Amino acid sequence: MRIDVITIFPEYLDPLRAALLGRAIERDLIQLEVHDLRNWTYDVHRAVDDAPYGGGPGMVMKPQVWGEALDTVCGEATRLVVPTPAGRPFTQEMARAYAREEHLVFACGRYEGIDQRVIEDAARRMPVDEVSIGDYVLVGGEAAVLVMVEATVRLLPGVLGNPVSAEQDSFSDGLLEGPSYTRPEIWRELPVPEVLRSGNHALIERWRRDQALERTLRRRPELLDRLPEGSLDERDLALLDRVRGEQRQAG
Ligand SMILES: C[S@@+](CC[C@H](N)C(=O)[O-])C[C@H]1O[C@@H](n2cnc3c(N)ncnc32)[C@H](O)[C@@H]1O
Repeated sequence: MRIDVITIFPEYLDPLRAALLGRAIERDLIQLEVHDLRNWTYDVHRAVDDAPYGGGPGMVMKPQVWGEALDTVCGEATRLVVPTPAGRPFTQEMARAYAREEHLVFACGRYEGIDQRVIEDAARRMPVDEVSIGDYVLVGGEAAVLVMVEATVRLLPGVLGNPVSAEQDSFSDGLLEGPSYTRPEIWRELPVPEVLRSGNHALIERWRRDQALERTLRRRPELLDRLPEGSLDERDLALLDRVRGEQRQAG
């Protein structure tokens, strides 16, 4: 997979070259290039922004500069991703879909964002996603790109040492993952749950499923409503009823 990022702060993307992602680059599992948007400016001030039409605070990123940058960087197989708080929420499902793409280009906005015509124009030639990483406002798109690239690249074949761990992560089966423990058996008077030391794999699997269901119901109940029909068996439903009962009692 090839990933290009266009930004006015290329150094902000340096963490993409560290740890797991850095190793993926070294092993040629991904080709990453970070571009300075100012390379496509043509005035002495290398300006990338201008005052907004209609008035109001802040500045808007200029369409000419972005247009030329995207004309240069995007190709036949590009999906363009534009981070914005006004976008579709980024999910694990989108990370999985991005991991199947051949070429992702990320366009990092700053100030009040990018002139909307840049997105409209690009959408004439390629798929374009305006994507939010959460209901809060960042200063620029770079941190959002770090999040999306990391979530995507770890799903590429060969990137994770143990690919099974990604299959069991939160959201993979629509639920949050339950708690994890390691040695020692007792730490600060807190024991590891007995069942995990039992060696009984069927019991352990059932316990993990129960923990995932209970955690999801308590922390992110809306995820349960989105599960495909038939995902919950009778035992699952009984457990959820019990937890709901406890929640009612606790007020
Ligand atoms: C200050 S924000 C612009 C906010 C914009 N005026 C609005 O209210 O929708 C500047 C840039 O940060 C990035 N950004 C901010 N919050 C984000 C979020 N939640 N998800 C993705 N990108 C975000 C986008 O690239 C955006 O263009």
